[in-house]
Amino acid sequence: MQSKLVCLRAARLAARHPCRRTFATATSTRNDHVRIVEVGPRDGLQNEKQSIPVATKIELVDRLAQTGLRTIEAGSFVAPKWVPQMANSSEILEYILRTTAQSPQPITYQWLLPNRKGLDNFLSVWESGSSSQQDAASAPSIELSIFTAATEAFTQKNTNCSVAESLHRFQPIMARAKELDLKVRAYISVALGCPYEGPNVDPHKVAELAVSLLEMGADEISVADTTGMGTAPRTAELLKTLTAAGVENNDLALHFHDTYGQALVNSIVGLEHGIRTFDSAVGGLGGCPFSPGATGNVATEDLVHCFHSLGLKTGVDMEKLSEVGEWISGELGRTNESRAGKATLAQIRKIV
Ligand SMILES: CC(C)(COP(=O)([O-])OP(=O)([O-])OC[C@H]1O[C@@H](n2cnc3c(N)ncnc32)[C@H](O)[C@@H]1OP(=O)([O-])[O-])[C@@H](O)C(=O)NCCC(=O)NCCSC(=O)C[C@@](C)(O)CC(=O)[O-]
Repeated sequence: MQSKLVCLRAARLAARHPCRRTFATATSTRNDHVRIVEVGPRDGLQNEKQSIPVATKIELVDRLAQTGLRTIEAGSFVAPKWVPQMANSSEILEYILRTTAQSPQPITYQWLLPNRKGLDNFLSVWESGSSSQQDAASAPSIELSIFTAATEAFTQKNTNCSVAESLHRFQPIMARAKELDLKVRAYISVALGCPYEGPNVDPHKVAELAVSLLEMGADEISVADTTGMGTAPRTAELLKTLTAAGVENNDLALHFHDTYGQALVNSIVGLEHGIRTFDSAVGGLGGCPFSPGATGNVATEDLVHCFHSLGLKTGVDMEKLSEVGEWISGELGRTNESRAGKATLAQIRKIV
């Protein structure tokens, strides 16, 4: 009954948006190319307890921009009393807007926001920064990220509202983004396990939400295993359910946390299903403040190493990336969680 409903909505979606843009079509139409969305500066840092100087955050973004990464989620416009670490995201956006891109490749910077207030705060910086730019051609590409979740309990903890209310809050964001021609990605958290409702999150619920978000105009859905509870069979089942609901692989990104050490295995399941966009954080930084016990995102270095070993292209320079992972781990006084990053550096240092 539920899957019938989802299929019906997918048919409506296809009819309504025959030419809808996707992120993936621009960058990863070739089957041997994988697009990495680096979420370290946002997802990676938001849970750090000590206050991180804005200069360090900016340096992280700048260093990542030198590695060949093309998409970086650089901060969020959420309530500072909920996530104090992200309170200076506007300064990072200001910096990005006033600095002519020095990176070897064009970079897209994404900004997470939950509601109208977040949008207004973002726009006040973006509009003044964009208008002062002399050369529109060299202006950085900017995109927005919105977020909801597959369970009511997590949505309440994360955004103090129901799932339905979270979608309602996105409407003005979506409308304004369309006027401004800004792309919007939408996260669905706890898609493979919820800290409050357990591991058996209904994949049909995730598919139904994905369809609703695409119908609202989202350009990409990032399906997030916030707790790292996802397993290979349940990842495969979720992806099949999304496909059956009419959600195309080009509409999807996968966002794995590595709490149970399953993130790479689940990424391979995603690859085999045909997904070509994956989120990760350098050095395995991260954790959601509203998912107790969840550890970091899958390390970008581990994902890149794995994809390269399979003959896939990411455009990322593994050595440069590994240096960034080691540097930021040192700055934060944490262990570098990337095994491939540490091994790469050990090799370089042996040779030099
Ligand atoms: C959604 C709210 C704002 C509701 O929070 P609320 O307290 O219900 O909101 P409110 O409307 O009652 O407002 C309370 C105060 O917050 C202010 N406020 C309200 N909105 C904003 C805003 N955007 N920016 C700045 N300030 C804001 C508002 O102005 C007011 O200020 P006061 O009058 O008390 O001085 C809050 O719950 C919130 O900010 N939650 C964000 C939580 C968050 O950032 N979680 C982590 C990101 S999601 C994630 O990590 C998962 C993901 C994406 O990585 C994927 C995955 O792995 O699952």
